[in-house]
Amino acid sequence: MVAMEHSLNRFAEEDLSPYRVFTEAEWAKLRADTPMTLTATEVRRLQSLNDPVSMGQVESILLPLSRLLAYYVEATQQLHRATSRFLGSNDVKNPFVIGIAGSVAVGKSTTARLLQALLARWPASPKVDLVTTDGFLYPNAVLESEGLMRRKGFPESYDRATLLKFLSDLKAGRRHVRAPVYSHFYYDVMPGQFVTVDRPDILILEGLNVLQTTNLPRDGKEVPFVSDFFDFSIYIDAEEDVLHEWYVSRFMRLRETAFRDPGSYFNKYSKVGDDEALAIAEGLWNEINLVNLRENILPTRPRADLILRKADTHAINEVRLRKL
Ligand SMILES: Nc1ncnc2c1ncn2[C@@H]1O[C@H](COP(=O)(O)OP(=O)(O)O)[C@@H](O)[C@H]1O
Ligand SMILES: CC(C)(COP(=O)(O)O)[C@@H](O)C(=O)NCCC(=O)O
Repeated sequence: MVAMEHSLNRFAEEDLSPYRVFTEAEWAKLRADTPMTLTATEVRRLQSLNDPVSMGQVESILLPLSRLLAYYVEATQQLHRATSRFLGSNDVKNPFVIGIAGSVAVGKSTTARLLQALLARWPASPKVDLVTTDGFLYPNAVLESEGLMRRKGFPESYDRATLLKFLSDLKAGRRHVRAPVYSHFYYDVMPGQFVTVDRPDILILEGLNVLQTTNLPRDGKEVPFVSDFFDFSIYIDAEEDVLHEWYVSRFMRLRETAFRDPGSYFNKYSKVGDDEALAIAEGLWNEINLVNLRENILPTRPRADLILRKADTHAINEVRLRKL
């Protein structure tokens, strides 16, 4: 009986998992003949503060991913052509949308920028745009009046209607679709500033909550989820204690750099002592970002098509690809 349960457990783990699991070395082999199109200087320029990436990682993780995405884009375009033929309608250019989710400080921005650069260098030179969801946060004035300043990054701190309108306009092939812009320097949405997205071949949408489907007010209406607009989704993953350490060390490094500027929202934190700054960073992590990770972000991981798992060195050492 025990033996049967044991073999059932193994069956459940290996065969019922919706993911194929690859080590870095196994995944690296799937690069095939995909050429490396980024230089070491470009890779350095695209990485965020406190998120180092080696050329080796770009080659072993992102180039196979770029190859996989090339197949997916082609297959998705064929599917759209099939629908247009069925409907007898003209083929509208339909951007391929990639969502990138994961905790604060996991390094979504670095991966998103590197992927953007690699995809844009495919032989067909597709137009690849990148938008972050922080632009769709409510401005601080609204968050303050709603008592949401310590909930920044939680689902309720975003103007979801505007984000959905942006995605729906983009997918409908509209031209010059605008997304608002957030500034980490001012810790607020920038009034009157936008990025314009003009019929890209591929759009990468990066943000904490892009895979979220629960706790959203739908008021009985058939409101879509953000992820309904995705053709492919990626979750960047790391252990809680590792994320904690990355968040706090980034905060302490920002004190030496960006926070020094008197115009910065966080300038006050560059003037306090190390111990006080550390306590502030710990508070922001424990009371805001960790709670959001546990309640809203991590529960969306099983919805991703691909999970990139990072070790404490920041290197991705495991890749999970959805098979179902
Ligand atoms: N207070 C800050 N000041 C300046 N830049 C910041 C600040 N907080 C985060 N950033 C930068 O903003 C980007 C997004 O950070 P974050 O939302 O934590 O996501 P991730 O680390 O997964 O990219 C990163 O490039 C990060 O270095
Ligand atoms: C701006 C963010 C909510 C991230 O937004 P995203 O682009 O992922 O939608 C986050 O980086 C942040 O600033 N969180 C607030 C708590 C803190 O200061 O760490």
